[in-house]
Amino acid sequence: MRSFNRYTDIPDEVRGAVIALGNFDGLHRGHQAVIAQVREIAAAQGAPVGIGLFRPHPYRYFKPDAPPFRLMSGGLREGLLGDLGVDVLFELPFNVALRDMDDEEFVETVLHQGLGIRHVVVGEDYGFGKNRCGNVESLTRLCADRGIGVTAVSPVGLHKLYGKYGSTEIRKALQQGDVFHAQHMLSRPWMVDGIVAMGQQRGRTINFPTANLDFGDLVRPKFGVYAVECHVAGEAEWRPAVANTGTRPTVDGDEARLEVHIFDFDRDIYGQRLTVRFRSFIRDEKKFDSFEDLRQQIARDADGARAIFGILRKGSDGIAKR
Ligand SMILES: Cc1cc2nc3c(=O)[nH]c(=O)nc-3n(C[C@H](O)[C@H](O)[C@H](O)COP(=O)(O)O)c2cc1C
Ligand SMILES: Nc1ncnc2c1ncn2[C@@H]1O[C@H](COP(=O)(O)OP(=O)(O)O)[C@@H](O)[C@H]1O
Repeated sequence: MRSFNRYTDIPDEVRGAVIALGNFDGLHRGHQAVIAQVREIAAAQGAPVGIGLFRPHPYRYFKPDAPPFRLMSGGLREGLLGDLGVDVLFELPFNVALRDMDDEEFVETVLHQGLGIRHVVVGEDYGFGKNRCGNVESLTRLCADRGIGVTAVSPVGLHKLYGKYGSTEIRKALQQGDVFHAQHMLSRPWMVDGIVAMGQQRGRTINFPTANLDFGDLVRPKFGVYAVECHVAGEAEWRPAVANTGTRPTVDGDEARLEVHIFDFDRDIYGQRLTVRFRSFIRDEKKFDSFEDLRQQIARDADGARAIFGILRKGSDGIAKR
């Protein structure tokens, strides 16, 4: 997949693309249906499959102080877009110039002159342009004037049992610790990735070293303990682990963090890229009276997570214990 962070000087071979416009945060089942529609139209026209999104997320641009809300890092989103058959990603810089374009200017300057788009796919309720002055009706008219096709897709991914598939619904599920529901809507486990950072180095003193990640602008899941799997960059497998998310009240932590203790693993991975996928909620985070009480609870949590993965704990002799 090729990616561009501009809408000028676009090479000829990626002009004429069929694109979906949106934020695609999470790339959930609803997003996947929209992208499938783009693939279908692009295949029929022999055109590149494209995505047009804004960076930073317009919500963040307008509300710099709003709480973290993203469902995935830019890197994960890019990787998954490639897996979904997207050939070209236009990450349009959301700045004063873009913010101030009305619907006609956006279609003319960005879609037509800039990217040379052939066809646009959006959701029925899509709004765009200065103060959201543009909608599907104006987009269709302005695009038609320039020979650009428009397809508006009706809400996709309604599920009779689980309701709507949407980024807001997934955020809510994660804030309730309901990683199963989030996983269902995403069609994959919820994942957090980042570079392993230094902590207070107390974990190793109780035989539970933990690799630490910052959530950055990602939504905070319900604080507590989870069974997770970890992927260390460069390795082939996902390693089972137990994680804590939260502010670590027992040791007076501050910023919310994700800490993972990877089972049967002993390596320095500071500075390495780690991806964590959430499998199951175990318990709420709490403040313990002593570090020793916390240590004992962590040992029980680790056994609980091992049980979820169906793996046994190895004793000091290296033999699995019941
Ligand atoms: C499985 C697990 C569960 C944890 N649960 C809690 C908890 O309920 N409350 C808490 O204050 N800290 C909890 N912690 C965080 C520990 O306080 C933290 O990992 C420990 O202080 C070591 O971190 P450090 O090496 O950065 O100092 C948990 C850690 C793990 C690995
Ligand atoms: N099983 C393991 N799970 C996670 N990290 C491990 C493991 N074994 C060794 N490590 C390493 O130890 C570090 C964590 O040790 P810890 O004492 O908890 O320090 P910190 O407070 O800096 O996280 C990790 O960042 C990683 O490099």
